[in-house]
Amino acid sequence: MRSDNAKAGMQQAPARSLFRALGLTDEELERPLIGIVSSYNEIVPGHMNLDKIVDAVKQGVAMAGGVPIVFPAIAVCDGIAMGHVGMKYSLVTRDLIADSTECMAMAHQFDALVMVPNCDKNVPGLLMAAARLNIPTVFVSGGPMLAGHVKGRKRSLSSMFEAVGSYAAGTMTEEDVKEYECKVCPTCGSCSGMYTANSMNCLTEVLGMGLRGNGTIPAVYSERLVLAKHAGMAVMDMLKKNIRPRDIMTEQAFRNALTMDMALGCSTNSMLHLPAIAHEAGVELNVDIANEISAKTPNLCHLAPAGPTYMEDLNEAGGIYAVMKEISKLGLLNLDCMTVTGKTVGENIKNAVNHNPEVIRTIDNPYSRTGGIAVLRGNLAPDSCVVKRSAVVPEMLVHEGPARVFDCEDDAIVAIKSGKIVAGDVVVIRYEGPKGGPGMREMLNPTSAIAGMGLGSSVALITDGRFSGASRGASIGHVCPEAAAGGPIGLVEEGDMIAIDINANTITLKVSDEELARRRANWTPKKKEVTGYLKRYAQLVTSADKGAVLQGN
Ligand SMILES: CC(C)(O)[C@@H](O)C(=O)O
Ligand SMILES: [Mg+2]
Repeated sequence: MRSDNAKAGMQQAPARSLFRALGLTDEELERPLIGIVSSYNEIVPGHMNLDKIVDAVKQGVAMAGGVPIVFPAIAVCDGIAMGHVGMKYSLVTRDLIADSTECMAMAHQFDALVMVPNCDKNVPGLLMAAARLNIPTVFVSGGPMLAGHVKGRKRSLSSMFEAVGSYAAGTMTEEDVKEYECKVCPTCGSCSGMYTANSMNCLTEVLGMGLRGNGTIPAVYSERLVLAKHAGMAVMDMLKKNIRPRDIMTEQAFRNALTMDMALGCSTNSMLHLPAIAHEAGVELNVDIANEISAKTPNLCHLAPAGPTYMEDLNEAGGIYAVMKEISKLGLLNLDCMTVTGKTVGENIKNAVNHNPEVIRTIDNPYSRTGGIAVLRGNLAPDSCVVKRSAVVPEMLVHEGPARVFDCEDDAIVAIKSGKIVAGDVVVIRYEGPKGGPGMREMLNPTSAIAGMGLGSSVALITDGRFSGASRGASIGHVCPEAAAGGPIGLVEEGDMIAIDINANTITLKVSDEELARRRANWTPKKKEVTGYLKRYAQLVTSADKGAVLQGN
């Protein structure tokens, strides 16, 4: 046992005295130590129930003969951090979560781990840690929130943010906004659309690191407690069979994850996190594979913000396994990949049934023949940028318009809300990248203001920052290289024409090479005064197309 490094033999008697101080018995000192990484806290609604999940995991571990020991991971609520300086401190926690989990697992020599994440950065952060540590690990998340109901219709956080835009446009009253505020987030859990948290929890299931239902069983269902007990038992089984994260998170498993990302219409943040997790697993995942995979993968789900269905509907329709079963009919999944069940993907999904072909479209009747995400390139983004194509209205798939340039998100929001952005405009928000922000802010406020003000069919937004899974419209993010690293997005001037062709995967700044060279000769990227962790982060972080991993990892 790995934990014997800490607890066996004469030399470790002092450590055993400390284990006894924890209340461990002789019998427990003989058994495997299972670390349970709890992302529980009292500020994230998606995490406020994790204490119950953790308790259930503990029971599962103990039932199967292990000794469960809980330790924490920090967690940020992106919804609360949105639209102010707080959002600079969100993505940066992903790497802190990975690093701190590594430290705890190594320092105490746990034999295996159960990861209990839920919201946006905890899922990739803990998957990165699992890949790095490579000891048997199972994931069980806190589960999605139920949808809210406003005037009899299901609603969620994306419509809440857009309600603020509608208020600015004068089409909603303060009372209307208050009704949304009181009703869109009715329970604990990760907000109920295919936003980033749910995207990553679903992809954990696809990768094979979580059990069936990990992505979709609602947070308030007792079935989630059953799932958590099973996760505790499953990790003990993995330990016996010595199945490790890198046996599961192989190149083929990441291809499966990208394929299902396209079928499900996941958050664009998946294009940042999947390469980062793969990197930790020793797999290099180039974002360009996304287009190759997207070209052959139909988009079968339109959950919020792309359409009016929610995680609870996907769960009742058969969940992730049912979508995988549909996609496997096209031969697009590798069915031999190993999973935490000790069985292959093919064995896991064999009996899955699609109970609702409206929520999970069949392969003969997809929402689109190609996948939910597109990677674009061109002289404005030589190293790529990303858009959630499934949430773009058809009339914006090809668009050309004048640039309206802002050097931070806050200035853009003021301009949009005060009516200075008009139909046809292409809003450019720069110096918001991983280095430039620093922290690559997620910009749900400007995209929701555009949608809520009725400009979603005529205005595009381009940034070296990123978007929420709740953002819709022609919202093109992760522009690489970013402005702070000398990317051409920093050379754009007010009124320059920008041509976007999502069908052709291109983005073009219609300014000649000579003119761009002239501008570059007179330009040095803006520098911001930053302190503390953000200062260190800005020095170490790589570009978004590399998953914004930290140098040296
Ligand atoms: C607040 C949200 C919806 O979680 C957002 O942060 C996302 O990335 O989807
Ligand atoms: Mg987010």
